[in-house]
Amino acid sequence: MDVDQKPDAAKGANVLRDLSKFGQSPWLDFIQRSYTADGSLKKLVDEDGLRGVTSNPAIFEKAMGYGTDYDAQIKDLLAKEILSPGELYEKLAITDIKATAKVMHPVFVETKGLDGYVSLEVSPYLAFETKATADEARRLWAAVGEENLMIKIPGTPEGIPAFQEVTSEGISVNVTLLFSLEAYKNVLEAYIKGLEIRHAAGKDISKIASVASFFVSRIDGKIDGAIDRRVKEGDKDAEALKALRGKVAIANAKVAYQHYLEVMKSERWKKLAAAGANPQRLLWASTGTKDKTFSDVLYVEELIGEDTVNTIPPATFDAFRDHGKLRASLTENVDDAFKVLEQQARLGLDLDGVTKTLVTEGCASFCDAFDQLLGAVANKQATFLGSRLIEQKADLPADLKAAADAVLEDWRKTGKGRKLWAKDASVWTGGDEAKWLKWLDIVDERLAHVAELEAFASEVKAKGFSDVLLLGMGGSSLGPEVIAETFGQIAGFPKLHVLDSTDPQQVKTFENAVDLKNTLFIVSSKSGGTLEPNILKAYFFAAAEKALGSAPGKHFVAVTDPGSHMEDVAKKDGFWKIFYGEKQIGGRFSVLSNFGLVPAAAAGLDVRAFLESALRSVKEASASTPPAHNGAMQLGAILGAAATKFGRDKVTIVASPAIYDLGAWLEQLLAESTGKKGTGLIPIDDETLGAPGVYGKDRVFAYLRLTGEACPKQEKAIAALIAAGEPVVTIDLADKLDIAQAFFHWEYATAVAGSVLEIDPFDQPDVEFSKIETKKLTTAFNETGKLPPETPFATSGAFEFFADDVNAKALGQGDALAILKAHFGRVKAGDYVGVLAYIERDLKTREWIQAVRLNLRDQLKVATAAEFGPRFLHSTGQAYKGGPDSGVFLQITADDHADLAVPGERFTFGVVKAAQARGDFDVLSERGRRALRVHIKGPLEAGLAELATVIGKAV
Ligand SMILES: O=P(O)(O)OC[C@H]1O[C@](O)(CO)[C@@H](O)[C@@H]1O
Ligand SMILES: O=C[C@H](O)[C@H](O)COP(=O)(O)O
Repeated sequence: MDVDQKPDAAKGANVLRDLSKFGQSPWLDFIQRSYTADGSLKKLVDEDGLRGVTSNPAIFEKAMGYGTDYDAQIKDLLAKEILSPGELYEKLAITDIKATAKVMHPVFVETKGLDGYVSLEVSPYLAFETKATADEARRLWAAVGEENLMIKIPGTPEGIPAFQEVTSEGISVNVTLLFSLEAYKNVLEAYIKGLEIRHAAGKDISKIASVASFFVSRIDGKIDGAIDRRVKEGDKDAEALKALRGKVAIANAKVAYQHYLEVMKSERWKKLAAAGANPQRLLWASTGTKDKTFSDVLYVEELIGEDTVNTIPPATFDAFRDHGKLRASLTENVDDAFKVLEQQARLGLDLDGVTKTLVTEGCASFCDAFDQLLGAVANKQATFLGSRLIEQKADLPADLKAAADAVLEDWRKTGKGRKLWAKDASVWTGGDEAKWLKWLDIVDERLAHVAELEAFASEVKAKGFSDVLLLGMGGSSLGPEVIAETFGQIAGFPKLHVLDSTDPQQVKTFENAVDLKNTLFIVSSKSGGTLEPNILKAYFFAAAEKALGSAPGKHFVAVTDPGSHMEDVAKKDGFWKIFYGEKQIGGRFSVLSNFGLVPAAAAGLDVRAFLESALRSVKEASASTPPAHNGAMQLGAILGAAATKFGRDKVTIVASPAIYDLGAWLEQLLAESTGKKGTGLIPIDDETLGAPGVYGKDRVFAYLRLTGEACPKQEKAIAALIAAGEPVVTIDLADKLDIAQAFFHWEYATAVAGSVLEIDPFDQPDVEFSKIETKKLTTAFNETGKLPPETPFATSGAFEFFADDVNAKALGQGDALAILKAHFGRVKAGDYVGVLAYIERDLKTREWIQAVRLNLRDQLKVATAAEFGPRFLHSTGQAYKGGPDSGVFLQITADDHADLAVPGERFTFGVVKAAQARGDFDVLSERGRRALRVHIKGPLEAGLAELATVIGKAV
């Protein structure tokens, strides 16, 4: 913009300033921080008689998207607060608007509130939502807090009632995106109604100002384009059409002005005017000439009239100052204007259709500009945050990248990210998903209450417990387990142990590992009804009582949802504390709620820093983050597209050793959320990386790398996979604490993938089914003292083989080798093998299962899952039963050499575990899965060694 105006302009001969002699106020359609700061804006006020300023999303995009004007404030804000791109943008925009309002305020004073305004537009994403628009208008009005502010609201059918409502509340509004006479009439009517409502309530209406932004050049752009096309096609009306070029928009504006004059003469208006109301002036917007064959000041010169505003873009402002001519053009040849409109209708130029299209396009293009703007802000934010934000890089084959990009573009266009945050179930199946989305808000909520958790941590420390033993399953145990495994024992705090098994030997091992007299027990169950935490509580409550020689309630803490059975138990047994979960969060999404935070605090983790880290992820995936900058959305899109379009549904999780256990948590999240209705993501955790040749074409690799502690072997193997064209998503965490970010990042990604898979990611129908089967068996045991009998279909040495009739028939009656050969012979490309062992999970058995699964992978070239029961029932179990029918399962059970009684029950831990294995197996069979159970009799170690040998021979 040319601020060095010609000397005579400064002296007084200035057509811009003289517009006021014709009753028109020139406003500037432009905002830029440096322009306001360096005095350029003020110079326009002083020398050109500038009387107002307007902004829109496209204008802010140009201002903030480029250059370094805003960097200092961004840095400053981000040093103090964790913000989403939308929140950051708003703070920057409000700073600009306030600064501009200050510059314009003298005009406001001098013109007694007629002029001197600056406009700030509500989010363009809300253009079709009445309530959200009104709410945002109120919010911005209060946040800016300047009397010479105008809130810009689009004049859509949904925007107009919002405008009326906030007008009645005393907010000054600039109604934008008006193209048609009809919309303008509705706007003026809404203004009058808004004032009438306020007046009837006895409130002052003299402080409300409003303008109706009637767009001009965009109309000619469309109409003239149509004219040119038809002329080129040799239209019979070519000459008449040509005569209308550059005429329709101005005629439309002139006719709108006639309506304004009419209304101003009405008795209804006069009544309001007498009460001090200010007219809603017409403001000519979109007045930069886009067609270079027209005068560059066309839409200023032709629209000069009393009581109007023209918001002029900078180049047009300069041009008009330079060679604009003044005349009262707006009321000139009004009859001709009506004729132009009749003529365009007669010639089929369809102004009505054009204006409708322009509203839609106008909203869409402001949304696009806003996407760009928020993207630019997000970029700057990412640069400033550096490694404080987890970083994601995707190496993908071109076709998968294109498919994931298509998902993202769909999410951008349809605003699905915003719908997700608005808890709109249509993002998924339109079922009851909205009831399960509180995990989106929990980080903010818990941060607000973090002092309670910090106080708890101090109390635990003060009590000097040596151990914390958490009893829970699935979502209630795996998050705490990741925390225990990742951070180890924190100085000054007890050691956190997590028990999620009914294996009697394993229960005993944990009992021996802790000092019962000096242990804090956390019983963790959202539903409060899950079998395992209930019997584990009963067992350890009795054990602690015995050790302490008194009622042990004060050593027990419950984490459970309000109103649960566990809450009753905790109250009855005098637990030290009860922490509540949030009912609208499913177990697998609960780690950032009390289910993860209570054990974290007890173990001495800095929960505030942990939550703040998580908050960075929340903000990065916010409703305002455009898909191109939302890593979690991208991850979900990649996983969803890979599974649905390319059969790459085995999400192979690779994690740096220091954060290895994230995989166990991720398994339950991905499998239980997506594995249903015959589709889903099959997580493959902890499968030591091999050379590219051992993999089929069904994988996506998710590499969680703790930078600084990356494992060179993994790095090399990942590099080889990338080089071989395998899809690899690498997520870098700079600090162990950033597992909190990873938690939210994956929760969000899972929700997105669930949408792509077209399932409800928040239910778990098939897990429930096996719980029912187990319950039947334990009830039978309680009644009869034994589990229902079962007969192996084959016996071989120390092994008994069980299967349903269909599987048994397919596997034959041979020896162990023959049966296993037949079983694994059924594995084909794209399948996976699940080794499901209902035995104690310790270092030795983990090594054993790992060796077996790697052998199976390398021989069969399929993905393998190595799982321990009953723990996996609350994790991957859902997907094995409800997901794609590509699993081939070997369930392993064994004789228990020592059993443990469950206080108050007839059944023992061993019986429960057996019932769980059978319940699990029955459902696998019922679902027609390829499932074989091998029961090891006699010494476990020898049996396992023998089994590994036979499997080795069988594949
Ligand atoms: O916390 P609860 O209710 O005991 O449930 C434990 C786990 O069992 C499931 O409900 C089903 O496996 C999981 O979703 C959950 O994390
Ligand atoms: O209020 C101002 C409008 O947003 C602006 O004038 C639109 O102008 P354009 O059509 O040149 O984008």
